[in-house]
Amino acid sequence: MNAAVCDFAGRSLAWRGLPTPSVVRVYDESRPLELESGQTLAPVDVAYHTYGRLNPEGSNAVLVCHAMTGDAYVARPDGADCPPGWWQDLFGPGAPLDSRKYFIICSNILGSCYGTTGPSSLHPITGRPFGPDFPAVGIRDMVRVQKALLDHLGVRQLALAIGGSLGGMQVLEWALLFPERVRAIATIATAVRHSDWAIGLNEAARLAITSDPEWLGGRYREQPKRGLALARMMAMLSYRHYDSYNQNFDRSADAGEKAFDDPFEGKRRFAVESYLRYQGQKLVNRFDANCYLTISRAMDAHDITRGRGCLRTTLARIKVPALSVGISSDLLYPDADQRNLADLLPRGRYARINSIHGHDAFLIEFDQMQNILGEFLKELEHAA
Ligand SMILES: CC(=O)SCCNC(=O)CCNC(=O)[C@H](O)C(C)(C)COP(=O)(O)OP(=O)(O)OC[C@H]1O[C@@H](n2cnc3c(N)ncnc32)[C@H](O)[C@@H]1OP(=O)(O)O
Ligand SMILES: N[C@@H](CCO)C(=O)O
Repeated sequence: MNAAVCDFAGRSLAWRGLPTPSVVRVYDESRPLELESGQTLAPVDVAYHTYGRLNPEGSNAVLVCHAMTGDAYVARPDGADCPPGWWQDLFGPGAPLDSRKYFIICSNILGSCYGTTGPSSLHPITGRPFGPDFPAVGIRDMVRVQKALLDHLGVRQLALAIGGSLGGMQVLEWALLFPERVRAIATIATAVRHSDWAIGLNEAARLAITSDPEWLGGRYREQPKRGLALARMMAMLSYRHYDSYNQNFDRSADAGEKAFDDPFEGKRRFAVESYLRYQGQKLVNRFDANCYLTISRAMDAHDITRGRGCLRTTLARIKVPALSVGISSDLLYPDADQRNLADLLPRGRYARINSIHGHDAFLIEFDQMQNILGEFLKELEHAA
């Protein structure tokens, strides 16, 4: 069954020059999604894109899980005239994500605004966006929705589930919730449990949004642009590093050179001020504020040990080959945590991306990502 992509998703994807993804209804009123919170949600639609072909055994699938503000376009759809996907450089013949070999699936997460049901979707009864009435969702709920999509697509088992940041949180939950459905996992710059540092940053971002007079308790018609922009500006500081900022900006440059719709008043004196305001405005144009609140809360509640015992016991349950990649300059999900994760996983191995770009390096350092993932996939193939 194909459902329409909600208005916000349609506008935002079109603004970025992206086509409308496929959408499937995986839960409906007769069979609602039972959320971890105890609430139910229906209908639930999933926006997704696939690359390559599923083999007759249904076993050559790779699930790519996206980060906080990502979407289903991990790469440009074949033959489409649109901007590259967010992991475009990992795609192609001979690259780690080779669609001649694998059936690659990427879906927009529950609670987001790129076609999957979330706060900007229309409430089935009121016909208006859910807004603040959208229920709290967790990473496990996101994964259950992805599993329903895989069932719909006929995927029996994943050759690999992979993701960075929030994507990595989903991957860990995949290995724990549906161990029989995953043959290997790869996580990059992620967390087994959201740290107090990360929760603190998210809380400051949420308060920036909800303190904006244009937020209107979440029932805005136009985005609370200053609040959302400010949230992104703060997040962008945590996604990069002291060195990347200091190397990137020329203090003598005319900071106002780039023309854009600045959500804030006042003169911009330094290039970095202009850059951050621009990044804020870019997010206002493409991401819904209520979705930001919903997803950041889901990340804060993330804890793979919840209901499962201590961390060592929980990770010991993941028996499949597992790659854990750290980023040398990651301030948000530190490199040491990724090494620790690999040490605690029975078949874990660790690799490092050396970069000055901080947490976002998993969206930037494609040569290193290619090498690390290529090697892991080769090992998996030899072991098969
Ligand atoms: C807009 C999109 O399509 S994002 C795609 C969907 N999003 C995702 O998948 C989430 C993951 N992606 C991301 O978080 C980001 O896109 C990243 C990390 C991959 C890269 O971020 P980017 O913003 O593209 O890169 P970067 O930090 O180098 O900033 C470059 C932008 O800042 C602008 N910029 C640079 N310096 C300045 C300045 N002093 N003043 C104003 N603008 C500036 C550049 O002109 C460029 O603008 P553009 O995006 O319109 O081309
Ligand atoms: N830059 C990423 C978040 C970092 O994981 C995003 O906007 O999705």
